[in-house]
Amino acid sequence: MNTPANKPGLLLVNLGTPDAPHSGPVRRYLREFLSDPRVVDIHPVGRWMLLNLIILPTRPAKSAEAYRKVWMPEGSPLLVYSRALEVAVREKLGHEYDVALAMRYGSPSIPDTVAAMRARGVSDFTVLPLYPQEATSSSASSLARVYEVLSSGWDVPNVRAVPAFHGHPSFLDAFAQVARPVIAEARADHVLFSYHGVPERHVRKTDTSGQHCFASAGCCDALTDANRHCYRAQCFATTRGIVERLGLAQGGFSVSFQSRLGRTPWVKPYTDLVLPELAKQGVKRLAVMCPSFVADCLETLEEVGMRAREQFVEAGGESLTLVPSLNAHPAWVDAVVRMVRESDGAATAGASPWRQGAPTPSR
Ligand SMILES: C=CC1=C(C)c2cc3[nH]c(cc4nc(cc5[nH]c(cc1n2)c(C)c5CCC(=O)O)C(CCC(=O)O)=C4C)c(C)c3C=C
Ligand SMILES: [Fe+2]
Ligand SMILES: [Fe+2]
Repeated sequence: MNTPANKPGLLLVNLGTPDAPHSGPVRRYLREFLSDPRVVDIHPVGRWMLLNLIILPTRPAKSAEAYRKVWMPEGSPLLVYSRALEVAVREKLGHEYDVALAMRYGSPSIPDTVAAMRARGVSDFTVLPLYPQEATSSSASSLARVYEVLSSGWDVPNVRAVPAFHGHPSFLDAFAQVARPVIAEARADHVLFSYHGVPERHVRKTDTSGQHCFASAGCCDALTDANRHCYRAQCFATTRGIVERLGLAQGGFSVSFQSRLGRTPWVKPYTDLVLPELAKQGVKRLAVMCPSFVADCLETLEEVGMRAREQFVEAGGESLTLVPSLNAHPAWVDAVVRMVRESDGAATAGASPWRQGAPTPSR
């Protein structure tokens, strides 16, 4: 065992993925995911009916087919790339932290991973939810589950969470570093920033003032005290940070939200409506970045890299190039190390100036 007792733990948490690209494992995964009241936030009876009568009879087979198109010899891309990040972070921080990866849904599960860490003597935890922007259905759900598991015994360990990093300079630098050569090689004439969508209802719930989100057309254009937990505003802040680093001109980029599910309104504009609109406006070579994910997964590789590409070309575009995610890129590994050190106070005082008193951190 290379992990002596009493090292603090660093728990990296991502969303999760099925164990295999077949209906059975996908059904198990979707059942766990969509039973979460932070994901489908409706009355439990309505959720049960939606899940068992509408989603689970048909979606697993369709999703499994999509998963098969991107499945890697080593497994699901989300897990393969998250594991690669875990290994790379352990190489850098393993002498200080017991580093482990858990998934909110599926495996490696949060309870199993935490139990193994505790068995190795970990009694202090730093948790890094691997989502740049805060959402009820991703970071909040992951943290709530970690807290629930860690507080279930008699002795409750110390826990610290690394804050959402939507405007962290090292995260933005890493994405710009990955994107720059890809955009150049594609000779892209436009860059689309496509973020995972969430229901508008979820964003409203994080608006503690009750008066900000969706109150005006530009309510997400700046990140202020009033909307600092707004997922959509955080996505715009990430976009500004990357746009500035890439030197993109106004009009040379757009923002949209993908992967919507169900009939209720999700945050807009929708990626599948923006794509034909861009083609209609004369965009020929489109590059798409997906900075709500730090690892390539079904939503980047299949939804954007395959389906969106087809849609864009059918609408008159020439090419759509997916910018790869951060995966285990060295600049991203360094960013993770920096964010962990900052949040644990190991860095010098004032190590997170982008958070302090800056209304729009990415600017
Ligand atoms: C970026 C963070 C994510 C948020 C926020 C999020 C919200 C959200 N998602 C669904 C429904 C589905 N998402 C699915 C896949 C999926 N979602 C994320 C991340 C976020 N989701 C990732 C990383 C993935 C890919 C997982 C993988 O295995 O590669 C799926 C499953 C696939 C499918 O059947 O299409 C569903 C369903 C909702 C309803 C939601 C907010 C309420
Ligand atoms: Fe999702
Ligand atoms: Fe908002």
